[in-house]
Amino acid sequence: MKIAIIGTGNLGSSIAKGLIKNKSFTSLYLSDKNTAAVSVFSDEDYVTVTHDNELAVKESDILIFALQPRHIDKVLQSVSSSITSYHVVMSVAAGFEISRIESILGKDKNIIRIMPNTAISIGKSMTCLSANNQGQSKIELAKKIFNQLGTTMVIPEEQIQAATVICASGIAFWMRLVRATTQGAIQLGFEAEEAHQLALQTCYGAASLLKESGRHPEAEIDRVTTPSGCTIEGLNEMEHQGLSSSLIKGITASFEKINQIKKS
Ligand SMILES: NC(=O)C1=CN([C@@H]2O[C@H](COP(=O)(O)OP(=O)(O)OC[C@H]3O[C@@H](n4cnc5c(N)ncnc54)[C@H](OP(=O)(O)O)[C@@H]3O)[C@@H](O)[C@H]2O)C=CC1
Ligand SMILES: O=C(O)[C@@H]1CCC=N1
Repeated sequence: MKIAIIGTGNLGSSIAKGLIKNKSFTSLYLSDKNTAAVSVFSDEDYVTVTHDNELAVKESDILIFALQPRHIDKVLQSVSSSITSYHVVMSVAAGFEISRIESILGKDKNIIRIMPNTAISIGKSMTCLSANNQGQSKIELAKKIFNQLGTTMVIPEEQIQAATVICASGIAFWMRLVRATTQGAIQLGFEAEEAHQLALQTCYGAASLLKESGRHPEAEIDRVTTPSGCTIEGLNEMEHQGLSSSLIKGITASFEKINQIKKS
């Protein structure tokens, strides 16, 4: 597994962290205009930090392009002559379709859109994958890589935009809910640090309960809501104020925005 990450900003450096933690490569090239976020990894075994995208491509088999949508065209064009049909080309760019990558590199290249989230740095990503025709035979390899860094789901490309909102942006949505809970706890008299710890462990417990029990959220909610108790009082007030509705509206606004990025 000779892997290169081209673009080592927020997401690229998170993928690098996860891979290095897991030691799941034979060599890892980390290439960026500005390598500040990954210079700390330059002393790691088999890791090369470079400004030379072309070198990273030539020395690797699996190429992960973690660039912003406005940069990826130019970078793909600049290295296209070095990309062969042996490479597996992966892109995380939101809204940047496989057909656009094929138009630069050719349909004969193995191309996989991957949509992880920043929890990949700690091996807890939800990563969605979708390959072009040529890349179908490489999807198991991609699953193998990203299953070590969390969980994977192979989906049709038409659903990648929705998966971006739910899983990649979703990390930010959940973080905001944790922050709001923390603010509530401070209002009830806890110190900020205590409030954060209470909110975080409760959120972790809720996610773990659902994951481990396999039960529906409402089934778990029923176990908490004592009749005439404080939980149902709080939940009902939250719904009167539009909690579920605002989450759904936020998700659909995010989806509309990603579809605009796709067209630009
Ligand atoms: N952040 C996230 O949680 C997620 C992001 N994504 C997608 O991942 C992509 C990257 O996002 P993110 O990591 O947040 O963005 P960042 O801007 O943090 O990272 C992109 C990196 O690419 C570098 N870069 C720009 N031009 C070049 C070049 N010519 N050669 C090499 N490197 C270059 C940038 O350098 P410089 O800053 O100097 O321009 C920057 O370090 C986006 O397409 C986004 O849609 C998808 C899922 C989640
Ligand atoms: O906000 C964005 O556009 C990117 C895609 C998902 C997470 N970050």
